[in-house]
Amino acid sequence: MSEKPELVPGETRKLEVLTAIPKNEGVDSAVAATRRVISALLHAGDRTSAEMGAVAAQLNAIADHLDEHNGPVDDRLVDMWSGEGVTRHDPITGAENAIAPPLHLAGREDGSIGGVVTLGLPYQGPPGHVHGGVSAMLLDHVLGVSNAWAGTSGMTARLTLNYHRPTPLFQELEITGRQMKVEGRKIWTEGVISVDGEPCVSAEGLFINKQVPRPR
Ligand SMILES: CCCCCCCCCCCCCCCC(=O)SCCNC(=O)CCNC(=O)[C@H](O)C(C)(C)COP(=O)(O)OP(=O)(O)OC[C@H]1O[C@@H](n2cnc3c(N)ncnc32)[C@H](O)[C@@H]1OP(=O)(O)O
Repeated sequence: MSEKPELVPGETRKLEVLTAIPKNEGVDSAVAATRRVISALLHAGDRTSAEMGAVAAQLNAIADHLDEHNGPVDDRLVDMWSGEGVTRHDPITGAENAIAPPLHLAGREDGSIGGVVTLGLPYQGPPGHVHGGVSAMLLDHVLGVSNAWAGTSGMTARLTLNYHRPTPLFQELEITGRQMKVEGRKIWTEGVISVDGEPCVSAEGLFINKQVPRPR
């Protein structure tokens, strides 16, 4: 195992936690509220009795307020990649990203990683089931974090998905990953999304040990 995320002073999480823990305050709390809004809007559709013109005006006022107070995006990019710990912005686990479910991942002593997540309407593909591209995104990330946990990371070069059965919305999904083999710069990693112990989607990834430089 190599680098593990650094503990923030005063934080009590264990080192095997591999994803950001929501702080339930500041931007994290606003993001959690936004997730509720995204879900509620999809639930609403055209049958809602809510006054959508007023809702849109309120939401635009919030976006205007945020835009007025935000600094340059280049500075934000630097900020996002400072430190050596877990990311807070990514679209799968990010406490600061409203499109992240979010999935929380933990490393296991046997070298694998895993987490559970329940997906709702924003992630729908076939009726009542998870979009295949969403499953691919989740698994790509889980394989990437599996590599970080194992100590040798890279960029996804090839991701092979097998969809075994439809993945249900509104049910707890277990997602696991494990680095299988490293040869030179090539890294092979596998993962699976299961429900009630039955595999729904499995993934095999080939990663190449190369990093995009961080913004400074
Ligand atoms: C401790 C815990 C902390 C936790 C903390 C977590 C931190 C947070 C984690 C974030 C986890 C994010 C996980 C998401 C991961 C992405 O989303 S990455 C983004 C998606 N991927 C990309 O954008 C990659 C785009 N592609 C590329 O940049 C380049 O093509 C690559 C993949 C880097 C390879 O390029 P290259 O370095 O020039 O390599 P190249 O010399 O062409 O090939 C090297 C070898 O690989 C082979 N190869 C290359 N591509 C392929 C391919 N597609 N198929 C088969 N073979 C291939 C070549 O044939 C060659 O083989 P040999 O001839 O050596 O036998």
